[in-house]
Amino acid sequence: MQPLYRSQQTKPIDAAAADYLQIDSYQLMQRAALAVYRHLPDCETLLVVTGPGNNGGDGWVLAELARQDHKKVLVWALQKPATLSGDAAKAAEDYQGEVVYAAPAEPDQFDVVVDALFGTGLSRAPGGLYQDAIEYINQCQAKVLSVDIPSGLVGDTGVAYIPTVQADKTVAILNMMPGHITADGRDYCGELILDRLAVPERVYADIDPSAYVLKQAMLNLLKQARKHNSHKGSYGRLLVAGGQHGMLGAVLLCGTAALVSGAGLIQLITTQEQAPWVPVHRPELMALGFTGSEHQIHIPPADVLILGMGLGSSQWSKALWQQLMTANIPTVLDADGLNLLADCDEAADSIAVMTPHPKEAARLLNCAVKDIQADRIKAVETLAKRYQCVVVLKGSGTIISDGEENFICPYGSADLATAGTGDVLAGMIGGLMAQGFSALQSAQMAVVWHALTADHCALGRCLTASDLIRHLPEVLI
Ligand SMILES: NC(=O)C1=CN([C@@H]2O[C@H](COP(=O)(O)OP(=O)(O)OC[C@H]3O[C@@H](n4cnc5c(N)ncnc54)[C@H](O)[C@@H]3O)[C@@H](O)[C@H]2O)[C@@H](O)CC1
Ligand SMILES: [K+]
Repeated sequence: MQPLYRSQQTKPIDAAAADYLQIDSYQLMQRAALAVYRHLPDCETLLVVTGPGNNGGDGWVLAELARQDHKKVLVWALQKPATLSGDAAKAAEDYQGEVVYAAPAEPDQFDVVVDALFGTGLSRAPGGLYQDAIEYINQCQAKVLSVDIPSGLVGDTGVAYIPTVQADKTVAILNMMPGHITADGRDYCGELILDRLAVPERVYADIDPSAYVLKQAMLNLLKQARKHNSHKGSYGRLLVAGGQHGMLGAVLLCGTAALVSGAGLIQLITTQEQAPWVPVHRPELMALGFTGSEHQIHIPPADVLILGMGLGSSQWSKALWQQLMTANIPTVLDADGLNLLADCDEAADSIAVMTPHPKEAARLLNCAVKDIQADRIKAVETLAKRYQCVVVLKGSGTIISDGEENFICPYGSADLATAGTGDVLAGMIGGLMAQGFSALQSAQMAVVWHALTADHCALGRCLTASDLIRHLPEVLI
């Protein structure tokens, strides 16, 4: 799996790469600039906007390459060459073309704008001249190519400061960062290309990544899963509990998704009144009614429990939650199941996977949603360590952590931002666990499968949860 590194890990990566290639840091900068230049869209005229560090240095080198390639090139330097240091100073010195120190008039004279303001060294929100430059770039009609990362986007977290360069294409050099694909990352990078400068991954073997990118190939495990000589009992017994009065749809979606994901026997637990309606909607699902706090539920044997979808927070909800959480069944905890967990101090040993969205994660960690989104990796890791389980933090660039390693999903779209898609995901995870996949594998496969189904449909508008379930099998063909 493709590793993702934080900014503090990029210096050792650069050093290891230079060492492997047997070149110095300036030659590495030249190779980086050449790699980015090769991905430049077709153009005659280009503006290269350079900042104070080595990202700007890449820009200066690229500008000289373009000049030698007979392009009409202009550098807009936010920092005068005399005030630059190290490789960036040398790159500016080597550039033989035209330079300006203020915004060029007529922004529409350029075919392409190269954003070389900030890379991994961005340490605060761009203000003053830098803010003006980013706003200028964003107003240009030209195609925008960002060197390494769009300026204003924080590589470690994917938080986009206001303003951030809105790139059409981003060429990441040597390594990718979590911020390229989680939180705001995918909204700003445009087409994302990684150029490793011909340095093999093993060169960084000693450097611990912050996360890994999940791959479509994970789903191959699913294609091999079923043996001829098997029966429904081979694929596990699953309980799906939730759906307080008026919320039957949540458990139906979850149970149906588990069914389509291949689980053997599925029983829904909902209110006494709603239980008879379950097989009417989906004959393959069995149902059990729970009347309330006085009712000691007879819990059927189960390999996995999925708890929380539409569960609510009433006395009925709490009583059901309490009985099931102490039943010692490996549990996928979702939605209101997580909110009830946030309200109690009890240990919850049976949780195998939890699937919070940022608001639920914020309740569990007793902080604000913006604190979760400010560092999604840290949030998911903290939860995984605290609850000793696999955590799936939903949102753009869903992150999965088992407390040891983190995995980010690069697929999916805002088409999934609609009611019930979370219930479907929980169902898929539980459905896979019931078939014997580990909690981590199930979370990884379900997240990828769920996201790829949205990409497969590519509606560009909301994909309803029921349609999502219907299209799931098409992705496995
Ligand atoms: N080190 C190397 O060997 C290589 C580095 N490369 C490039 O170098 C980049 C990293 O270079 P740097 O570490 O110099 O970092 P940057 O070029 O991202 O910028 C760091 C500089 O910007 C300043 N700064 C940060 N945030 C600011 C803000 N909001 N407003 C104003 N100034 C701000 C910092 O004080 C520092 O001077 C990479 O992203 C990549 O583009 C490539 O050339 C490949 C080789
Ligand atoms: K940049």
